[in-house]
Amino acid sequence: MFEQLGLIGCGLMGGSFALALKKAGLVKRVVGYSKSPTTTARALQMGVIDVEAPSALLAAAGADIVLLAVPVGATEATLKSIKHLVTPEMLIMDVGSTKTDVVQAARDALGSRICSFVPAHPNTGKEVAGVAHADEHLYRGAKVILTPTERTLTSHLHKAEALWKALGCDVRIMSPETHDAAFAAISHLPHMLAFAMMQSVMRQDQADAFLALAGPGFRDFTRIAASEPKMWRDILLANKTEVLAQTQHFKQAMQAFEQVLLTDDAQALEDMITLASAARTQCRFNPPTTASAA
Ligand SMILES: NC(=O)c1ccc[n+]([C@@H]2O[C@H](COP(=O)([O-])OP(=O)(O)OC[C@H]3O[C@@H](n4cnc5c(N)ncnc54)[C@H](O)[C@@H]3O)[C@@H](O)[C@H]2O)c1
Ligand SMILES: O=C(O)C(=O)C[C@]1(C(=O)O)C=C[C@@H](O)C=C1
Repeated sequence: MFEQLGLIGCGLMGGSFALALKKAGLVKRVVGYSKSPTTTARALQMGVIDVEAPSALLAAAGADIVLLAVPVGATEATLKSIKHLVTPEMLIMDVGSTKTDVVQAARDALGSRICSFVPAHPNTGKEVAGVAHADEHLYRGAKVILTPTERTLTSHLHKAEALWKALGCDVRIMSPETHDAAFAAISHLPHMLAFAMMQSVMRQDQADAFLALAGPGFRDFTRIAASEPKMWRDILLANKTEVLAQTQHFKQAMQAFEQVLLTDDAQALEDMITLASAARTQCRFNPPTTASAA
């Protein structure tokens, strides 16, 4: 049980975390700061936070747990702005989608106070941003990846693990590099493909006519193209090396498909689809969230 959560970034992920903690009876009070005052006002009105703070520093003041839920590019500046208040007793986590850059930002910003920091990435979310979409059930059943730094206190790592488990999450621990390599393949490249897919249609003269005919396949494939631009700008830049490695794998796969079409090789085409179809059929996913199912 925590006394006070200092929430920095009261959007979809931060707001959902505060609601989930409250629902589970794991926190007494939430003090929130977001860049835009309209966000904190809305968060207060929704009962996501109990008190609005005028700065990140004042959101962290007096907290025994602090959550950063801001775009990953804002991590270093945010940690620097709260550094003076960080004590060894305070548990600090983030929810950023990339981890190597976040860990480096924490080293640069916190110095020896990094012992309080447990980098975290809950693998759940929605294509819609903002506190209005916060959902107390968002984290239930989600995989949460923790990438402790070399100086993270073991007691904090255990506390973080217990907390995410209490929210119904399946916790995994790995290095930031292993995390970023995997997420480039299963999250970051898929988002870039969805953005590129939309662009490739939009560039055509008949784009509107084509899109007017779109059905469930196109809807499912491109749902994530509606995601928040600044968040994804930061993710793709932060994990550029691994994302570019994945684009090479993807290009090879596309070239193989182009080749069998060019040569009318029906058997090879069927074999390639069979492999992909079988692999996708074996994947096990959590049920979609409300917005994602729309
Ligand atoms: N959306 C997802 O599906 C998802 C899933 C997992 C992790 N994440 C990660 O969670 C983090 C937050 O994403 P989100 O979906 O909640 O976005 P969001 O846009 O809903 O919320 C982000 C909030 O942070 C605020 N903010 C931005 N810069 C700030 C700063 N410098 N200081 C204080 N507040 C600032 C914004 O005003 C906004 O309220 C990102 O790092 C993202 O990579 C997102
Ligand atoms: O459901 C969505 O809309 C998401 O994109 C969620 C999603 C993903 O699966 O890639 C997006 C970013 C994350 O860091 C974690 C989860």
